[in-house]
Amino acid sequence: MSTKALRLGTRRSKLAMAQSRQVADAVSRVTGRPVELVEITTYGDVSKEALAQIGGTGVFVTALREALLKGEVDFAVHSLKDLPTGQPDELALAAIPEREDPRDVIVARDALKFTDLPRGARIGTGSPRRMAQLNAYARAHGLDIETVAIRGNIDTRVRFVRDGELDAVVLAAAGLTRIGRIDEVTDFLSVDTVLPAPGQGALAIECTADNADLIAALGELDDPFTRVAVTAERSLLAALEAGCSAPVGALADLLADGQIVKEMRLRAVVGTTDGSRTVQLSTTGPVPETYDQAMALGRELAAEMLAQGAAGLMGERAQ
Ligand SMILES: NCc1[nH]cc(CCC(=O)O)c1CC(=O)O
Repeated sequence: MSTKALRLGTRRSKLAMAQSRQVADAVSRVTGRPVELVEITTYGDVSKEALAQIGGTGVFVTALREALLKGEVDFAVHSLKDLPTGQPDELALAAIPEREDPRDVIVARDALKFTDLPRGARIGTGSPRRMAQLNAYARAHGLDIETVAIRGNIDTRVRFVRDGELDAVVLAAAGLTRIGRIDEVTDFLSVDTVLPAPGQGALAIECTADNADLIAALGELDDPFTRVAVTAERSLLAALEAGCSAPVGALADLLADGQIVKEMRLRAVVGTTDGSRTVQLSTTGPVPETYDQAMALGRELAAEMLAQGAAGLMGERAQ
């Protein structure tokens, strides 16, 4: 195989650069080839509009994919949760490495936990999914919080708290870990309280579908269980006809008896952003043996959620 450098297309954000560097090192290790980073600006990086208003999914992804298809780069790394569910035929998800902690976390002033936030506390998040679940929890437990729509990169969002504009912000644990700021978390939210976005905490390594050698080489970094889990989560998302900015949480995990993995559980929630109405369901069964089985599990749970009125909740925006 060639010893020429592989070109990795990446966004310029601190998070994208951090995860691209980590993957670059791993790819160098398995291919024996140097990897060079090629920086690409995406519409999601320059737009000032709220992500939910831009509407179309994959705003962070399009420019990277164009660079792949034009042959300007050999592969790209995406946060899987930002990747639209319909996979284009010309592109291959060559690897989904082992997932990081999928949970959402709070960074709050004065080391506060979510449930210790004082009455009227203002919590920043741009995610309808996080708003829906935090507000639903608050309603059920008599907490008086206000979710405030914000956007910006991780550093910007944490600054809202440091500057005293907000009492707390909600972020993904995985992103904070990757940029080296996980120590600033004041509360890890249980997935019983807030289900993460489908695919949260996982990365996707993508290249063109015609590059069989590269697909095989990158495939060394694939973690089959992570792929099974996120396949079920993303199949559910697709069957709900929802995108990465929809108020949909989903998580597939393994249930083990001691060391022996017994079953896979898939949990999912859809809700109005004000938390007044949610549909939350769970299904548990044998660990899927094929990706088709994982997809079927996601589709089945989505069908049950739709039967309980999920579609009506996703269309609504509380503000
Ligand atoms: N929506 C932006 C985004 N896309 C991926 C991550 C990091 C976590 C991950 O890889 O799942 C984040 C930041 C966040 O949600 O806090």
